[in-house]
Amino acid sequence: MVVLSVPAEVTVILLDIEGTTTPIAFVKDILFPYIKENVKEYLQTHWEEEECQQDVSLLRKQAEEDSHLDGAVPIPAASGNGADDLHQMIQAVVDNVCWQMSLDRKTMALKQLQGHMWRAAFTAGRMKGEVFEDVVPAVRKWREAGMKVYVYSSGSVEAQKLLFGHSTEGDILELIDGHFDTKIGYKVESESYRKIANSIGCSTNNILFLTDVTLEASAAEEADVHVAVVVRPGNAGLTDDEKTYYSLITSFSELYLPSST
Ligand SMILES: CSCCC(=O)C(=O)COP(=O)(O)O
Ligand SMILES: [Mg+2]
Repeated sequence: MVVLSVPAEVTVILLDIEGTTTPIAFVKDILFPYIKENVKEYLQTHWEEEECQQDVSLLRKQAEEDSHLDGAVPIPAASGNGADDLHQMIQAVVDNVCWQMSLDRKTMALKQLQGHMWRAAFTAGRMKGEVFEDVVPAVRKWREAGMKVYVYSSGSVEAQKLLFGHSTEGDILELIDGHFDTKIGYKVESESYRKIANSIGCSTNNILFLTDVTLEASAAEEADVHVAVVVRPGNAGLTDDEKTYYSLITSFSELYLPSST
């Protein structure tokens, strides 16, 4: 087995979700289709609720920012003119959500609504968050060795907690010391990693970030974070240069902590 030695200065392991702890197929074939299939009914059912109205306001604000983009879908402001107006507005939100998802946008507005929609499916037991089988044993071992383990995903913190709280391995939230989403910044921006270190109370070089996306790895590295690129079945391929440049692992069990036995 290939072994990657974790630098002695590392005290925090920061985990991406999609393509790292969790198969991309679970996100693309189960989580995302659930949104597309249910968003209209969800909006119709929850429209009057404050949380839903906040989600719609955020989506409308995002739509204004996106108005210069090709194919962008505007969300009109409410005019309060009866059922037709409501119907049109809900359809605009549905179209906007589907457009954003067709581009795999990681906007906070989209991720917040998705998190709220998944809540019902996870809490009713209709969905279980898939995690690769090496994840839980490795995380337990890291924690026994004194490491802190955090998650940083484009999925909202609420969605992250649903996934790990209702996972195929049971409720594994107790294995995670904290969560970050794009409220702290986008994963392809190095400043986000400085803010994460600041929030945890460590230096960036105390963190090892595990991700499948080299753009994220590169941003983290620019902030002096250690990185390893995770190669899982179904992940996007890497170029030869990327394969040479980055430390690669195919399972969390390949990480060797000098302090552990
Ligand atoms: C429950 S997390 C849902 C995954 C998601 O919405 C997503 O965009 C995945 O992003 P990641 O940063 O984990 O690759
Ligand atoms: Mg990922």
